[in-house]
Amino acid sequence: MRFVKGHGTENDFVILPDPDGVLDLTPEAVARLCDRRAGIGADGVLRVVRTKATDHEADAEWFMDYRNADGSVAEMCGNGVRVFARYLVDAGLAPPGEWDVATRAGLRRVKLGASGDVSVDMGLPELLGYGEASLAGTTFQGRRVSVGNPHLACRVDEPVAALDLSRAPGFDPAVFPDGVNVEFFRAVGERHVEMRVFERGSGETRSCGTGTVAVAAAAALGTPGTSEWTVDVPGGRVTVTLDGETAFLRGPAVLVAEGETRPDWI
Ligand SMILES: N[C@@H](CCC[C@H](N)C(=O)O)C(=O)O
Repeated sequence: MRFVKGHGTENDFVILPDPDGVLDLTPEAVARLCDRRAGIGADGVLRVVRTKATDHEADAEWFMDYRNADGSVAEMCGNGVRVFARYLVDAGLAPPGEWDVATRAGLRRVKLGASGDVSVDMGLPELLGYGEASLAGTTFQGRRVSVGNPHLACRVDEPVAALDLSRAPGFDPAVFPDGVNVEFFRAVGERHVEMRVFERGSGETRSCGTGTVAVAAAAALGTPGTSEWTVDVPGGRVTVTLDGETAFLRGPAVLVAEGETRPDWI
């Protein structure tokens, strides 16, 4: 199986080119690929498949089949779709410019040049009310936000580096029946926040694109008009622009290696 390894602010992915949709990608195979000791190692897998080779109906040539490191399926991945677009341009399968990628959460329009940052129109983040998460005996209040996938964005006062994310935050499964990605964020300047995240299906990651949009939407409550937010994550920095109608996520997307898995392994 041919693969490419890439990351967006150190949220890393195994990219599996499968234009004709012939790969039988089981949850077990995904978990093995993502295993950081016994596999290639990644937060998730991006299967690159032509939309017409899937069951999805969408007006876009390419479908991003995203899987979490534990093999579960997620609706959307903000860093993933940027790395996915960088791969397609690098491989000569799509031109630099602007075009749509089909995802389980709908179409996402990416914008990129032959190199450099990738920007994506993430759609309007949906603020859904309040929720709670617990961490090491402390309860945190947060805003529930849908960015195609579920998030709980919790504002904290202490530096996020001080939080113990070695275990999954607790949450009420009645409020989050499909699980949730939990972000902790702190204001560090004007329209500037720092964030850490514990992702559903992947654990703590060094960045989460949909999470940065959820955090910007929660932090921007009460900020009228268009606002541009700088979000610092352990793996780098991204920018989120909110204009009341949609959210644009911009940041680096880097391809680092490519190879072939051994047929006797996978
Ligand atoms: N890292 C991603 C989000 C991946 C999916 C998430 N773990 C979920 O299960 O919803 C991003 O960059 O958005």
